[in-house]
Amino acid sequence: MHVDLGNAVETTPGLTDETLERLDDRVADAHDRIAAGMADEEFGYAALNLPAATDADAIREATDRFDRPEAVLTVGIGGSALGAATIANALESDVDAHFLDNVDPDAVAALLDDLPLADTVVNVVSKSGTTAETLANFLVVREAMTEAGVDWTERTLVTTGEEGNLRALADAHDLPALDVPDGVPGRFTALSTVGLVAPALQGHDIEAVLAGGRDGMADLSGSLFESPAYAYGAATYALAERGALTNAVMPYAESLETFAEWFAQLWAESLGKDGLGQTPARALGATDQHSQLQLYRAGPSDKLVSLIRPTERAETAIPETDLDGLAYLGGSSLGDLLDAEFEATEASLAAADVPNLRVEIDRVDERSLGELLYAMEAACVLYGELASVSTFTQPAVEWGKKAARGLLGGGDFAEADAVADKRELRVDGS
Ligand SMILES: O=P(O)(O)OC[C@H]1O[C@](O)(CO)[C@@H](O)[C@@H]1O
Repeated sequence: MHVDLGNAVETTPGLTDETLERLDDRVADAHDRIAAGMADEEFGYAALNLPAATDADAIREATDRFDRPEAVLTVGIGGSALGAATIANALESDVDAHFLDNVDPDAVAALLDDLPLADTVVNVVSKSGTTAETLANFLVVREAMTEAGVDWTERTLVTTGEEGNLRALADAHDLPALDVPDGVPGRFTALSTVGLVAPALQGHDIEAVLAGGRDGMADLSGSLFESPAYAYGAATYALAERGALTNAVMPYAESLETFAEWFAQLWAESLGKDGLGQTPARALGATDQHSQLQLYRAGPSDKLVSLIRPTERAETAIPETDLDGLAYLGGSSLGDLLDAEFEATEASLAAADVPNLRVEIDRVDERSLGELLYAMEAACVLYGELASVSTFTQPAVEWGKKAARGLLGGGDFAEADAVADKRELRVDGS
């Protein structure tokens, strides 16, 4: 993997060579802090040990109990789903991976109607074991399996914390149960049991994913000029400090679209603290050149664009054509066209003085995915150190959880009472 900062220097907002040199001194100090946290397995920093700490054999031992299924259904939300979904959705497999990470009744019903429940493994993931959406979906899935005459205890494994509802369920029904790593917030668990069970059930090489994470670990150093992860983290931080409060993450590969969704949770939930943060916008190249690019290039000078691509792609030839004005496409390939669009968009942003960062991985395979996930986690931790925010907590999400629980009679919460105080200003349609 490599990162190119060239298009963020002398832009608006922008960095200078002097900025980066001064920042490098702070990166060295931040790296020392991060390295100490990793060595002591401190809460949060322990995430950056996962490529070496995760026991792939334990994952295999739990998943090998199941014959190769037709489908894997992961029931989880946020970090308990997005890491696995990033890997599963990026790679080809003849085992379909599905993710229930929302409680939309139409979507849940449609999925359960489609799933071959007798040949589906249900992978329930929750660090806390109390997340309403995950537990509600599990109860609905279990009911559907029972009604279909499927013994759910034979088709279910769980990944959860040491205590809580899911641990109790696994104990009561002797379900295969894996541990969520201690001291790691959910959004940082992609390179652990949480992110690797579904890919393992699909037959992917989870050991290669972890090897890619270790490649990322090896690249951490005391200088942003030697570490792609720290280069990205330092540049995004410094650009935010100069007004780039939106980071539009735009992978030029359909296989990395879910990665942008995973990145959005990592960046928003880690760095959105104390009135600070950088809003992750999800985009996709080349598609969003025909939509959001107008805003990125000609809107307010308050954003940066992260352009991500694999340097190796599949090739699909574009047939020769005599269509007026389109003959230039013939004999080329879709990969060449996508790469030309990537480089054109990069230059288009630079010409408009919009800061953009290039992130390139070798190809979309297990090892490169592991390296990319790790690098962005390390970049996020570095940004949090430089911004002096509490990277590993997410207190702001608790208010809404309590309000929703109170509205459903799950307890007496002032937050639920506040819902009734909503100010009305209705404008009714015909
Ligand atoms: O794994 P759990 O405990 O169900 O939490 C799921 C997600 O919900 C959050 O706790 C936020 O509510 C995320 O940080 C986490 O990834």
